[in-house]
Amino acid sequence: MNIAIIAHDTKKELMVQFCIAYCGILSRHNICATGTTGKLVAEATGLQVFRFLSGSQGGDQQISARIACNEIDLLLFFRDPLTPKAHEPKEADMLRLCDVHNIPVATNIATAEALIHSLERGDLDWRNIVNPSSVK
Ligand SMILES: O=C(CO)COP(=O)(O)O
Repeated sequence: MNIAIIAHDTKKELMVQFCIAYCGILSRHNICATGTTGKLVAEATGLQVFRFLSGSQGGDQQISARIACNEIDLLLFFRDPLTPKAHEPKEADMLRLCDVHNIPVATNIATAEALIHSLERGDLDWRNIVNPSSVK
């Protein structure tokens, strides 16, 4: 599966801890991320992470483009709802595209926990049919 991870600044440490906890599962998939999130996760876990640009430089949009092509099978986007972001409309568009393509998405750690276990159980294997490039 192709998994995209993004975290707002105040949620980056949480994302790092999540990825450390589920490193074993994540290592069996293709991971991509926005620049800073990807750097922190790769350093902390040793996971291979394909890094797009930093979110503020267009990394969100690069991931959105892959979502629009139905090439992302799971999006983990730890959002901070309390701090307004300049590129917030772009983020709303990313979530819209997930709905267009029925891409499972977690915007907080509680949902991410549920989805990572779903992934491990094989509940998301149907994505291999709609996105043949998802097989690692
Ligand atoms: O800006 C982001 C989410 O909108 C995240 O980007 P970085 O991972 O590069 O900080």
